[in-house]
Amino acid sequence: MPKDEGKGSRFSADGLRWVLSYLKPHRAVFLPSMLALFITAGLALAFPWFMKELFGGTVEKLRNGISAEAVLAEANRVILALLVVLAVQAIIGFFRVQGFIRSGESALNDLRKDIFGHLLRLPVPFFQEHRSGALSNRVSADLGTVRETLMTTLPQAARQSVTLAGSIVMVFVSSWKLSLAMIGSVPLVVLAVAIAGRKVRGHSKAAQDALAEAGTVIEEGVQSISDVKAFTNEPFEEKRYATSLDEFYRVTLRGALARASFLAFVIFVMFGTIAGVTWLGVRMMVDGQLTEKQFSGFILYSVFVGASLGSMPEIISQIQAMSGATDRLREIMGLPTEADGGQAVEHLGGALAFRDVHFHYPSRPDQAVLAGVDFEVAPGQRIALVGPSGAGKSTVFSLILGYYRPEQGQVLFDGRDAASLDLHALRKGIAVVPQEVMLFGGTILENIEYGKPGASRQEIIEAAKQANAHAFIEEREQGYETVVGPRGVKLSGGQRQRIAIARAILADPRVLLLDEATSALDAESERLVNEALERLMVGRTSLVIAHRLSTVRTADRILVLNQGKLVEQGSHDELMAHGGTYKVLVQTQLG
Ligand SMILES: Nc1ncnc2c1ncn2[C@@H]1O[C@H](COP(=O)(O)OP(=O)(O)OP(=O)(O)O)[C@@H](O)[C@H]1O
Repeated sequence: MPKDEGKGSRFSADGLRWVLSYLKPHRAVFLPSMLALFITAGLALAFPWFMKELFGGTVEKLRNGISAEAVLAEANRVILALLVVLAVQAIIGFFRVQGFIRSGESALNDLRKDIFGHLLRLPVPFFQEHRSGALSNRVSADLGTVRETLMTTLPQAARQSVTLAGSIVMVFVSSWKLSLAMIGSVPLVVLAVAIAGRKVRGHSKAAQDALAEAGTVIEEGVQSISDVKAFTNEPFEEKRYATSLDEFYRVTLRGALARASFLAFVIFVMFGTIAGVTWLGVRMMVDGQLTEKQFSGFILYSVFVGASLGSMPEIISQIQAMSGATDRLREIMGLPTEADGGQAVEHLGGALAFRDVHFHYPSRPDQAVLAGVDFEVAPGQRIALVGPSGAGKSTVFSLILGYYRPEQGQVLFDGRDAASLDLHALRKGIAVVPQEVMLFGGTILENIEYGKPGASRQEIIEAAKQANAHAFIEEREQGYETVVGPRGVKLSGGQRQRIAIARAILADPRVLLLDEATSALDAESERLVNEALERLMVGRTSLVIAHRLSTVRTADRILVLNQGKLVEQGSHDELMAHGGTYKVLVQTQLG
């Protein structure tokens, strides 16, 4: 992920523009809300004006000998007018808040969808380079920062700017002499904001990174909870979490020092200045250069100026935090997605071939995982792939699925180079039944439907019957509506496999990739799974990473991989007679 600490302000502006571009489709709601915001901010300035009239005006009138009744009647009129202004402000504010939430959250949802959509389309190697927990935490945290800025900070910034500008004008109107004295201190504060804001930004970004790291520990721990428990490694995980929290705390404290000293400085300078200027005002009043009304107006508006300026560091640091977040999100959005748009594939015929395929994983350039693999599979053939652990069997699957491209040689479908074919359409013609079946947290019905989104209930039930899954599903109280629990934990391994087979039956692929489970099922479960697999394989080209002798025996041909090379191929009997790697495998591994 990006490590662009301290990018210049050009990037902040770009990031802001990028986020704002998502508001464009919602401008019919957003722009009126923005207008309402400026109006309410302007109206808020009326409050000190009324207060000045009430306090200063009353004192002045009494001093000038106007009768108590007349003063009271005037005060009543002022208060009534104030109430009218407040009511208008409240009504506009009501619609403004709703409009902001509607347009802002819609824009954010568009942004979230775009990012997730883009993430889903990134090539597989990207996900190998980034731990999934860190990645999703990072993206959520960044989206959170963008949300906070868009929904809270930006409106606040607009409001405070109006307040600041209006209050400064009113302060000058009240007494320009006193104002000049106060303004003398402002450049100092602005300079401090600019310098310290940079520091605060760096710290908050580092803190976000550290917290995301800690989040990853939770996610990994929860994800592999059964391993954690089996190894009684709770204390280890706790320690891992505590260590990353300590790091977060350390980074936060460094940031806290910067932020706290900054805030303390601003408070002292701002309010210290007001105290000094008040002292000056008192003297001017005593000298008759200033009326009570002018002085109370000046004080009230000065408090507004101080409060607005005081809120600026928060606003600036939040906008800077967003700038970091948008930089990272835009970096993800800028990554190229998997190549698509190749030649259309109407139907796969089912013929498959590897021609002199060489491959290594991007993360390990020195290790050749496949070194010149050549084989051909005719449509409908059943091929068993065997070989010692690490021989490259799963890698063959990954190349067929187009997760990676061979660095030399070709993967061919019906004689056409996979690199020139439309990846999406190609994958639609292939189904995978993996060793460890991952189900989603929804219902059984939804999990089977995953093989063919939009399939009818009848089709789904038919597929489940074929997959020998119907009976056990019907036994459940909620039948097809049974919720399978996170990752399908409420089903047994064999049941999960049969759901995966039902999915594949529904997908109706030409090419099947099966990774046979290594873990033993009980005899009955295994019979049901095998029977379902048999049905699934009929009429389709199947490649099976085989771990059982029974599977290997029924294959049309066996491919023996060893250290990335195809060392033998033939039928079980031929290979046994040959007496090479296969024979050793049969004797040692295939059960
Ligand atoms: N994503 C990856 N990045 C780097 N190296 C990898 C990656 N996946 C696999 N490898 C390496 O490539 C080699 C072949 O792995 P592969 O998973 O294809 O073997 P396999 O025959 O399927 O093994 P097994 O039967 O144990 O699953 C191994 O040495 C493995 O360490």
